[in-house]
Amino acid sequence: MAVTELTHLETSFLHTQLSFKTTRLFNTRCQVLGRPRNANKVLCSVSTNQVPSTITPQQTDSSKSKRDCYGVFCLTYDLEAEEKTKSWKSLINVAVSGAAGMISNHLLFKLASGEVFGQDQPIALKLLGSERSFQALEGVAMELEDSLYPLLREVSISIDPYEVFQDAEWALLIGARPRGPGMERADLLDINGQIFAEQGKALNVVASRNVKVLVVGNPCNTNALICMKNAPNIPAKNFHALTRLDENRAKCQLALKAGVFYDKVSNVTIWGNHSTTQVPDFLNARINGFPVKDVINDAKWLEEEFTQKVQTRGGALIKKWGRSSAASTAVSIVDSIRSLVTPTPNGDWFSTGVYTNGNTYGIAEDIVFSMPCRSDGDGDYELAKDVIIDDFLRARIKKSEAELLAEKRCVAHLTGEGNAFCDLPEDTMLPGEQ
Ligand SMILES: NC(=O)C1=CN([C@@H]2O[C@H](COP(=O)(O)OP(=O)(O)OC[C@H]3O[C@@H](n4cnc5c(N)ncnc54)[C@H](OP(=O)(O)O)[C@@H]3O)[C@@H](O)[C@H]2O)C=CC1
Ligand SMILES: O=C([O-])CC(=O)C(=O)O
Repeated sequence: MAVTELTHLETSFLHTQLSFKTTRLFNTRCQVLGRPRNANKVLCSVSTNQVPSTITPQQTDSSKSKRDCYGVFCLTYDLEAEEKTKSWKSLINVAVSGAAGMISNHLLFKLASGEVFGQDQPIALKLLGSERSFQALEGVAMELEDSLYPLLREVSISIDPYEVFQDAEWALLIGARPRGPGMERADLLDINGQIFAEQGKALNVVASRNVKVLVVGNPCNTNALICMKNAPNIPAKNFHALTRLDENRAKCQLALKAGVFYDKVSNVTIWGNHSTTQVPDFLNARINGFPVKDVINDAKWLEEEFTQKVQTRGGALIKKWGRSSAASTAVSIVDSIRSLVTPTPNGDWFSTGVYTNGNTYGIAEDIVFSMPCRSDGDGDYELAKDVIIDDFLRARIKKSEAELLAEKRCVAHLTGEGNAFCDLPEDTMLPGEQ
């Protein structure tokens, strides 16, 4: 697939009629794009191994142009003339992989609606799929256009990460192969690791130098590490593994047990891996500003039931639903991004899997580990201070750390650190596996 951008001059005739000279070989999708304070552009995407045809203005035959374009994205209008858009920020590029999957089916519409980046933030969605999912991706694009989101200025689809990640300011890496029946975890690490190594290389070459990368596809911590190691030109700090769903799950359980609404629960940390070794921290968590242990006077529940419930919530949901968490995962991706683009409330923090490089908690260096973070709202973060770690918490954290170190040894061939040696703990599982 190819993507071509044309300048305003080349496309100005589109104000009235536009058609594309296509041959039967070409399946061209074009969208006319308007950027605030920028030239209008047309973006043409052509299915795999095809090249864009030349564009010739025609006075008639609008039915053909309509068929070849995605509805509203085929129309153009002068953004400069629109009062409302004058206060908008510059367009940002948001790349999403696994865009035809279940999580993306919820997430993309949240991104396009403005609920993630704000009601003054126009966005371009760059959707990464595969030959397998290309038709479905076209369907996704059609649903996006039918949703009439004013802030959604561009939609493009491709199976080439070098195209999709071009100038990306955010890369939300969701696509990954699910662990099938009988598949060893080591095989899953290798198969998905290769996807994330390739995507890391592509980000390294074409993405914005300050791109923020959120890895969702499992096993997300180690996939994030692989991606990061293959993108040495991008700050290691910019890579995240999604553990916000786990934090949200923990908040929900604490709120239910205490009989309070979830907004009274704060300072919840998920430590470690997004797996069944993850550690939901009830030592530092607070309810109505008080330590959880002072509000929930049930140590056995906290140490056993609560922890286990959060660790295996994904699997419990699969048993009910027959498929893994998609809507709540999309919500947690939104939460995770919003936590980086809005200042963290005083005294609180949020969990995200980040690269361990000089942490003060005594976590092993050079892995992606979920920890408590705070942000000024500029997309960056710092590790939270004033966190207590007692022997009980430390022992649990060590188990998740050991698992991540083992995963790292398993993918050494993908991180440029020599030969892989896989000695994963037997009981290691994703939250969705049981
Ligand atoms: N971190 C977290 O908290 C959570 C993570 N997850 C993980 O998110 C990922 C996506 O979940 P979800 O959207 O529900 O999954 P889906 O199965 O609906 O979509 C996954 C997408 O991954 C892509 N994919 C890439 N490579 C392969 C491959 N080799 N085989 C099959 N599909 C592939 C497919 O798209 P295409 O064909 O376009 O490549 C597919 O559309 C999973 O890895 C899941 O485990 C899920 C919930 C929570
Ligand atoms: O295991 C899965 O694919 C689903 C998952 O991560 C979760 O529900 O937390």
